[in-house]
Amino acid sequence: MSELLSKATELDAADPLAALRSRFVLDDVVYLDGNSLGALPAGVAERLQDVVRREWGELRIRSWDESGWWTAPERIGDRIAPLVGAAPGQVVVGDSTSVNVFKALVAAVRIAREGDGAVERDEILVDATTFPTDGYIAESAARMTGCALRPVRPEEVPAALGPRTAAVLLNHVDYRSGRLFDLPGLTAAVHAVGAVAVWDLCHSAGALPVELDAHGVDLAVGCTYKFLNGGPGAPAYLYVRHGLQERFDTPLPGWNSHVEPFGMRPGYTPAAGAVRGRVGTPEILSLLALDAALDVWEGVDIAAVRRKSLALTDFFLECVARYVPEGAVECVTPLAHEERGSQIALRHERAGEVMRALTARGVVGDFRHPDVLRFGFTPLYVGFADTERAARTLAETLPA
Ligand SMILES: Cc1ncc(COP(=O)(O)O)c(C=O)c1O
Ligand SMILES: Nc1c(O)cccc1C(=O)C[C@H](N)C(=O)O
Repeated sequence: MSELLSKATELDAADPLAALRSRFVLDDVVYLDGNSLGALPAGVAERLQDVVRREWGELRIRSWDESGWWTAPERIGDRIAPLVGAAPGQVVVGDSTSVNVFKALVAAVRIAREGDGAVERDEILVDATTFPTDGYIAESAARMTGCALRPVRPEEVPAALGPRTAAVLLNHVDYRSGRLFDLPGLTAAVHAVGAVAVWDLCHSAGALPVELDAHGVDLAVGCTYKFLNGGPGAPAYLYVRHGLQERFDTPLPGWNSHVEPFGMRPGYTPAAGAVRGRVGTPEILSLLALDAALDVWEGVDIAAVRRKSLALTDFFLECVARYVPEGAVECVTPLAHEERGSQIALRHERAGEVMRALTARGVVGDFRHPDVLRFGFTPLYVGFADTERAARTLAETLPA
């Protein structure tokens, strides 16, 4: 047995989270794409069977009340809340991340302008390297609110902030490089100029502590199909901190966020609390699949998840350094722990081809245009032997 393989075996034996893997449906593939689509938690299929056959099939319309369908967006939001460091009543689940970015960003501009009417706030800052949907939505939100959109790199945000800044949309972890940004520091800088911060947590929630309440984050959004394992197309979530909920003026005031949805009133009066972030009828099937998926977090400490995530990514880098010839790939993920999310991104000019070959050999990561090999590490089900195998297979797969 190679030295790294025996090290992996020791690390797996000492891993306090190792048993969590049995909470998922997995095979012998090394699955390093949980930062795109999380694996299937074991209880989801059975729960969905029951939802479809009994709640829908037998109870039909009664399930809106009797099965708790109507309040599921807030109830499941409260299950996500502890994973992102939020007290209850601030997270609601529904719609896609893109739609929630739109709600949050337009509402952020409205809040910022209402705060100090004397100041003309007409600029939105957006992460220039963001996942494209956030940039597209920000461009439209800027046009709709009469703001200019200014794309800046996250590290340039403090210098770019000023009295005209209304809102800032940032990613906690960059989807391509896996770089973790300073959420507390950047949020404080945004607040110092009286602007509102919106964070996209897609690549951090479920992989590392987020602590939204502790850091005074205003608004946040995230998907649930990556590290939260909610399944393909699972609904996203929106966090609005308690102190801003009264002022959260949604640009999508659908009937589900009305104070009295079944009053069928012609005029809109928003409900209080997180419900204000809802729009239309909840996506019950995918919402309840997510509900079942969240059972895997029972008794799991997010700080332990972070410790394992860093240990896995450190070990992967160690194995890559040992197995892959020097200079064959370039790591674009920061080495410093405080700047690293839960993925390693390696640059290679034929990355697309390499990832196809790796996948064919049972190591699944993904390729991001134009030259990035992405390896996502989900601590709940990825182990150290998987990690060693991934690096060894990569070395065997790379073109000479
Ligand atoms: C940072 C980030 N934001 C948003 C999205 C996607 O948004 P949506 O859930 O609307 O597809 C992704 C990935 O798909 C992402 O990585
Ligand atoms: N949301 C996705 C989808 O519907 C299909 C394929 C991939 C995705 C993704 O999540 C991509 C992902 N956000 C990324 O970081 O690249």
